[in-house]
Amino acid sequence: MIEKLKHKYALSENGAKNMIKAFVAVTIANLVLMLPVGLLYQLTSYLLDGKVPKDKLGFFIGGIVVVFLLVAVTTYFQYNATFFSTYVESGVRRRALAEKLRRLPLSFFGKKDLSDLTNTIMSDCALLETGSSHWIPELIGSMISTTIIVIGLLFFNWKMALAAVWVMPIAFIIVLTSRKGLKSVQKKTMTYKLSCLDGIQEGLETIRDLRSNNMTETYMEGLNKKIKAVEKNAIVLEFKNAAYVCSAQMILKLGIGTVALVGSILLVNGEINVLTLFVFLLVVTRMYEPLQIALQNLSALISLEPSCERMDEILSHEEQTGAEILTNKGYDIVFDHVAFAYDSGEQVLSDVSFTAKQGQVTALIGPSGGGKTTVSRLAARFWDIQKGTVTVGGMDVSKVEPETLLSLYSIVFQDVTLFNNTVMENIRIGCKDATDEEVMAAARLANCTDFIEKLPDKWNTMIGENGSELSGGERQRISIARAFLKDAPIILMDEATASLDVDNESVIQESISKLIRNKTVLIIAHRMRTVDGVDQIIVLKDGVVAEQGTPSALKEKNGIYKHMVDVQLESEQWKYNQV
Ligand SMILES: Nc1ncnc2c1ncn2[C@@H]1O[C@H](COP(=O)(O)OP(=O)(O)OP(=O)(O)O)[C@@H](O)[C@H]1O
Repeated sequence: MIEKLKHKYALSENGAKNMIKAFVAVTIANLVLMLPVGLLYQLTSYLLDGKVPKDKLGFFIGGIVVVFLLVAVTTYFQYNATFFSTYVESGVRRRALAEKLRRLPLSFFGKKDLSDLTNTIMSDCALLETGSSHWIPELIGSMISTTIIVIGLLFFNWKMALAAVWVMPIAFIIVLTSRKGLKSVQKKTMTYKLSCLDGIQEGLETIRDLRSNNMTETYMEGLNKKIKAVEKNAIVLEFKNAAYVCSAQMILKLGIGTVALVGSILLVNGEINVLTLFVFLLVVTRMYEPLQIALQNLSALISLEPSCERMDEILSHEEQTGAEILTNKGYDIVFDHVAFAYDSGEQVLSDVSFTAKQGQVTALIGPSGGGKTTVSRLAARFWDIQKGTVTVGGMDVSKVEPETLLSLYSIVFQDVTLFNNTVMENIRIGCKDATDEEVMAAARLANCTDFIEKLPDKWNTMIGENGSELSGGERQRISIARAFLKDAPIILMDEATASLDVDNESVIQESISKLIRNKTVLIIAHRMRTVDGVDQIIVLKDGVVAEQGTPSALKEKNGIYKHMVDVQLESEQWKYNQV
C-alpha cells in the first residue's frame, strides 16, 4: 500500500506513512462525531418512557464532556496528520523533484520545456498539497467510517440500513464514470495553460526582437487566443465537474426520502418503533454529510490525476548513473564507431571514430549541422550514445556518474550562463573552494581584471540576471576565467574567442595557450585561421568524419578543410559596398 501511494501521489516513504495516519485520523474523527447520536438515542428512549432517571444524569453529563474531549483530541490528531505533515511533505516533494531533475539525462529536457517543468514543481505540487491535506484523507476517511457505520446499521436493522445505503454506490459510480472525460479535459486545460505560459515567457524573452520587427500586435493576438483557449476549457471542466457531482449529491439525498418511506411502512407494520425511525433519520443525515464532501473530493482527485502522473513521470524516469570513482589512465578521448540520434530519432552521428590526444589540440570543423557540438557534448556524456563507445583514458564515459565525470572537464561554450551574483562568485563557480586570490589570478589570466576594476563595486558588483549588465566579450572572459580556475585536464571549447575584439582576442589566445598546455583540448572552430596551429583537425560533415589529419596534411589533400580555408580567406576581403 505504501509503494502504491508513493507512486500515485508522488510521496516519499514518510509521506505515504503519514497519509495512512491521516486516513485513520479522519476515520476516527468521523466515528467520534457519531457518538452524540448514541447519547441522543439513549436520552430520547428515556424521555419516551416518561422521564430521565436521576442516577443517569451523571452518565449523560459525563458523556457530553467525554464527547467534547474526544472531538477536540481527534480534531487535533486529524489536523496534525493532514496539514502539518502535508506541508512538510510538499517541501520534501519539491526538493525530490529538483534533485531528480539534477540527475536526469539531458535527453529528458529535450522533451520538456522550461515552463512545463516549472509548472510541475510549483503548480502541480501546490495542487497536490491541497489534495493531500483535504481531498485524499477526507475521501478515504469518510469511506472507511461510513462502511463501519453501515455495518453497525445492518446489525441494528438491515431493512432500514438498506433503505439508507442503496444510494451510496450509485452516487459514487456517477462520479467515477466522469473519470475518463474529466481527465481528458483536465489534460487539455493543462496543455493550453502550458502553451499560454510558454507564450508569455517567449514574449518576455524576445521583447526586443518583437519591437524591432513591429511584431508586438501579432504577438498579443496569438497570446490572446491562447488565453481564451484556457478560459474556454476551464469553463468546460467546471461545468462537467459540477454536472456529475451535483447529480451524485442529489441521488445521495434521495436516501433520506427512502429511509423515511421504508421507516414509515415498517412503523405502521409494527416492525420498528418511533425511536428507531428517529435514530435512522438522524444517523442518515449525519452520515451523508461527509459523503457529500467525499463526492466533491473524488471528482477533485480525478482532476488531480494528470498532475500526479506528470510528477511520477519525472520521479520514476531513469537516471544517468555510473561509478563514482574515476579509473582513467591519462586523458585521451577516444570515439570508437559512435552512432547517435537525439530524441527526434534522426541520425546525427554515424560511425564516428577519432582520438583526441592528451597534450594536443584537436579542432572540430565542418559545415553547419555536421555534428561538431554534438561530438563535444558526447565527450562529456551530456547524452548517452546508441552505438560504439566514448572513452577517456580508457574509461567508458557511459559507466561514470555524470558529475564525477565532469570534474575532468572545463567547458567554455559560446552561450555562457552567468548567475545574478557578484563577479567574484560567478568566477568561483569554476572551483567553489577557491580563495579570493585564486579567483583574481584566474581572472587575470582570462584578461578580466581591466573591466572588473572599472565596475561600480569592482569584484563585488552584481552582474544582473544571466550577466545582463556585461557585454558579450566580458561574459565570455568570465567563462574562460572559470575554466582557468577549475584547471581540469580536459578542455572543451566552442570558438571561445568568437565575441572578443581584436586586442582582447590576441591576449586571450595567449592565455588559452598557457591554459591548454599538457591538456586534452577539443575545440569547435568556425574560423579557419584559429586552427592553423592545432595538432589535429577532424572534419565533420553530415554526421561522419569526412577528413582528419594535421592542418598541413589536410591542406595538401585539397578537400573540405582546404575549401573552407579558401572561402574564409575570400570572405575576409569582403567590405560593406553598395552594388
Ligand atoms: N537537442 C537537439 N535535439 C535534436 N536535434 C538536435 C539537437 N541539437 C542538435 N540537433 C541536430 O543535430 C544535428 C547536428 O547539430 P550540431 O549542433 O551538433 O551541429 P554543428 O556542426 O555543431 O552545427 P553549427 O556549426 O551550426 O553549430 C543538426 O541537424 C541539429 O539540428
